[in-house]
Amino acid sequence: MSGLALELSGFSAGYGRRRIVEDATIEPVRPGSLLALVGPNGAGKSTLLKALAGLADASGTARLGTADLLSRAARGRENLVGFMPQTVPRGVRLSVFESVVGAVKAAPIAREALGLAEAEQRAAETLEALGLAEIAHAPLDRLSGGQRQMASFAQTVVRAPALLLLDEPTSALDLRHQRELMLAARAFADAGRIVAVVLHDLNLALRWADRLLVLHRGRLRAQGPPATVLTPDLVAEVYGVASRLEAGSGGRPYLVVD
Ligand SMILES: Nc1ncnc2c1ncn2[C@@H]1O[C@H](COP(=O)(O)OP(=O)(O)OP(=O)(O)O)[C@@H](O)[C@H]1O
Repeated sequence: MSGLALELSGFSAGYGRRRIVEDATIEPVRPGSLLALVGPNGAGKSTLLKALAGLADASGTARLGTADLLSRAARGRENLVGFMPQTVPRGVRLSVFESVVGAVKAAPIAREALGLAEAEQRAAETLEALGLAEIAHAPLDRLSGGQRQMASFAQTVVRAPALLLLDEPTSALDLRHQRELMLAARAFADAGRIVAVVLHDLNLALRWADRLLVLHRGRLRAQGPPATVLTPDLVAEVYGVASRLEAGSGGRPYLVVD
């Protein structure tokens, strides 16, 4: 599925009566985009993603193409939206492969259209593409934190949602796996989908994102191209940290904190 732009206007999100994200309006995000959400701890980044996935309360407008996301319950969004949570649940007695097959089969559209052999093939291809073939038959509960995070990414991406929501997907990953995950996210976007990813590493955002949203105390403080938005002044205001930008390869700046 492709060709679906994401639009948020007057979008608020929270838990019951407690509003965390207030009145966010973003420039429409075109298919093919990788959008990074950054901001300090507690700014509301996870809440915004969860609300898009139907896992937190929301008001205002959130559209993906012609679909009004907020009029659908979480299960009704499953064919459109895939959400990778910040923490990977423990106690799942499945192998990596079984969990990825399960993720394919659990999608409402797949239940009707996909046979087991096809689901298994799709799972195997995804694990291979992510460099996870070696751990495919390992039990999830015996993986390292980083391996579980990669497995969680595989479970989310295998369903090929039009909007992929990733909440700090690189937090437990080593340098190589960070790069592999971001490459996969970039390729996923380049295939005509939208990826929205929460990142704490501002240099990953500068390196990989087309667009940046900066959340601060529940408000959208800035949005636009990462290199334009992430000025030392903004970083000082939002994070309270002095920094400077240096010229990196390919004309991309990177941020240095002394
Ligand atoms: N289930 C919940 N019920 C009530 N309040 C919650 C819930 N989850 C989070 N919050 C509150 O929402 C606020 C924002 O949290 P959120 O996890 O969205 O921030 P974040 O920007 O993703 O932070 P971090 O970078 O630390 O992960 C916090 O004050 C938090 O206590």
